[in-house]
Order: sequence, then C-alpha cells, then structure tokens
Amino acid sequence: MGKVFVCDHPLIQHKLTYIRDKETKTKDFRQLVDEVAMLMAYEITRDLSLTDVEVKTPVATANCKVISGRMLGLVPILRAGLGMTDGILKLHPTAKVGHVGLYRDPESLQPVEYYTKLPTDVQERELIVIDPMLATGGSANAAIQVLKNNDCSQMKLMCLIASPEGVKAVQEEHPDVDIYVAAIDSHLNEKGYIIPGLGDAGDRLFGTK
Ligand SMILES: O=P(O)(O)OC[C@H]1O[C@H](OP(=O)(O)OP(=O)(O)O)[C@H](O)[C@@H]1O
Ligand SMILES: O=c1cc[nH]c(=O)[nH]1
Ligand SMILES: [Mg+2]
Repeated sequence: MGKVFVCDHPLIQHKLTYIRDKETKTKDFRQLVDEVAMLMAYEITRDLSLTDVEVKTPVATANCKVISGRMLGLVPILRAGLGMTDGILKLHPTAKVGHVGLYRDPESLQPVEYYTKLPTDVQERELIVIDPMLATGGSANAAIQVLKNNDCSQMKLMCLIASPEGVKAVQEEHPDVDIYVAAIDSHLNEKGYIIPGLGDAGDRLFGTK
C-alpha cells in the first residue's frame, strides 16, 4: 500500500492556515499556494539520489554531490494543479511538465477527461502528479491511470489537502503511489467538498467565482 506523508513543517502549516481562510483573496491565495508547493517540493524530493563529483574551488579540489538518476517530471491536473507547478519549478527548473485535464462532474462527482499532453520521454522520468485537492480521489486516480496507460511507472501524488476518503481511494486503486499532503482533513460533505478544506481550489486560484 502507498505511504502517506503529511508535510508538517511549521512554514507549510502556517501558510496553509491563510490559504484556508475565506477572507484570503485571489492574489494572496495564489502566492501562498505557490510558496507551499515550493516548500512541499523540498520535502518530496528528499529521496532523490546523489552521485559523487569533484569540483575545483579556487583553492583546492572538493568532493561534492550532484543529483543523479531519473529526471523529474511534473504533471499538474488542470486547472487547479497549475497553481502549484511554478513553485516546484523554482526548485527544479529543469523538470518537464505534462498536463492532464480533468474536471469533476458536479452531479456524479466522476472525473471527466478533456486533455492530455505529456513530455515525449515521460516514461523515463520520476513524476509528481500535482493537485491541491484530493477529495473523492476520482480525479487523482484517473490522472494516475492516464500516466500508467502511457507506460509511466514511477510517480508520487502531491496535494495540499486530502480527505480520508480520497487517501483510501488512491491507496486502493494505485497502491504503488505514495501520497504527500500538507493536511488530511475530517471528511467530505454531501457535495464532495473537503471539510473544513479551503473551498473550490480552482475558483479561488483563478478568481472564477
Ligand atoms: O478528488 P475529486 O473528488 O476528484 O476532487 C478533486 C478535484 O476537484 C478539483 O478540480 P475541479 O473538478 O474543480 O476542476 P478545476 O481544477 O478545473 O477547478 C480539484 O482540483 C481536483 O482535481
Ligand atoms: O473541497 C474540494 C473538493 C473538490 N475540489 C475542490 O476544489 N475542493
Ligand atoms: Mg474547481
């Protein structure tokens, strides 16, 4: 079963409080999501492999490390996943970015797929699937399935807020995928919204409501 990591660094928790606050307006909301994504990227890439290199400093030779192994790929789930992408790219500017477009049908709560565009070498990359909200888990499961259908095998899921129901759904459908979140909230309401959550992440990021 996939592991679940709660990124409980005080800076992440502090910023998440203001992300949740309904008084936080679009500009600040967007900036805070960007900052938390960058901080979470620091945690999520802790296990990147390193290889030894020598560099010549102005006075001697230093034994150093550089990141090795698989290159990184980011896969934001449109739309709201876009809000976390630039923050991660600030730490990993060479990562390639694929997009999976999904929206959740408001009645059935089922994901509806409308767009996929992936880097040509996506199968060789270590992927981070990004979405601020893991609610029923339908969208994350569908996005992961899109990647698996494209022969990808190495991926993690990164969300700001998860419900217990969403975590369980991903663990059951994709037991090979570890999940990184800033918080696991109480439950889903009857409309499939995370409680207490932050409301509709896409609408708050893009000012569409
Ligand atoms: O776990 P689930 O129950 O599938 O819900 C989570 C999904 O809902 C939101 O997207 P939404 O459908 O609102 O699309 P948007 O990003 O375009 O706003 C969110 O960003 C997730 O993708
Ligand atoms: O709470 C939720 C659930 C799904 N999508 C959101 O944006 N928020
Ligand atoms: Mg939305």
